[in-house]
Amino acid sequence: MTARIIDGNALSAKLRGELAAKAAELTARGTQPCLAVILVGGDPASAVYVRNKVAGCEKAGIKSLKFEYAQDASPADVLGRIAELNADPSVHGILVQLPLPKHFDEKAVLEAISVEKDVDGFHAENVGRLSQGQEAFVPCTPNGVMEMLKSIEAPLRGAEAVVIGRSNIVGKPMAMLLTAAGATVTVCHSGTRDLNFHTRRADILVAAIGKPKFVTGDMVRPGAIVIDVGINRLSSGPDAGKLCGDVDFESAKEVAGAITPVPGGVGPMTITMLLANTVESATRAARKA
Ligand SMILES: Nc1nc(=O)c2c([nH]1)NC[C@@H]1CN(c3ccc(C(=O)N[C@@H](CCC(=O)O)C(=O)O)cc3)C=[N+]21
Repeated sequence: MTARIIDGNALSAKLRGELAAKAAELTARGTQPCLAVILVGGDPASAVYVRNKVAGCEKAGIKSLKFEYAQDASPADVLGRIAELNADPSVHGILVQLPLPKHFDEKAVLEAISVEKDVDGFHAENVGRLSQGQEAFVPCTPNGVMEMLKSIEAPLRGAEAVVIGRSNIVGKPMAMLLTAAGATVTVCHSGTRDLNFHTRRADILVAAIGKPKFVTGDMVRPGAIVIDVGINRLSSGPDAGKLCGDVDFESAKEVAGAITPVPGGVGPMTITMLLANTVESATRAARKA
């Protein structure tokens, strides 16, 4: 038996349809949701993601503004732009594409974004709110994973969930959301002794390591739900240029009960949740107006 494939494109299409209806309703009432995207430098992967975000907005009836800066841009210029966008009531979401060039203080840039417009959910206040169970913008990738789990009615209460990776943008918030949903969560990372011991116990295994095909079938518990957050562009070998995840799909799908593909899995869901947060932010703004 091979695993059920959790189709991120199909789930995204359904959710984006619902978001488009909400965006149209807000627009009709005078508040068109609007996302501002800031891109610094010419990293080709970042350019692809930003293009996907802008296209996703357009299709859902969300306005998007794109601000591009050269690799050697001055941080003060970018911070000035953020201040401007913070003050602009027609803008509901602000996203600064990461990673930033090395001469930028990434934390300072993220903290400069108004908490009410932080649709990435990266601002320390949103992180704190999320950890305390208060209303907050939830980071898009882990939020998209939760939607994928919901779509297959995965039992979360009491489930053993193992997250590989402890980044601020995926691993940590992922662990918070799974904990809030009632799972027993283990966070593994580069310092974990006997990784396989942990992964083989997982009912839900989330791979967010950043290493192509790191998780192999022998690390997966039979019947487990495997979520692949990795987005790696292969640079050599027969599949050079192709996108692959942190999971060795071919071997893992023979063991897992359900699995997400790359591409067409978590990636499109990340963008869907960004659109959802933007619509949510616009809804809050319209309520206040
Ligand atoms: N402030 C900020 N917010 C982010 O959300 C953010 C970021 N910075 N920096 C980089 C990562 C990465 N990320 C992806 C989004 C969509 C796809 C996506 O659509 N992937 C498609 C394929 C795209 C392709 O062909 O390359 C798929 O998996 O099917 C991938 C990766 C958002 N990120």
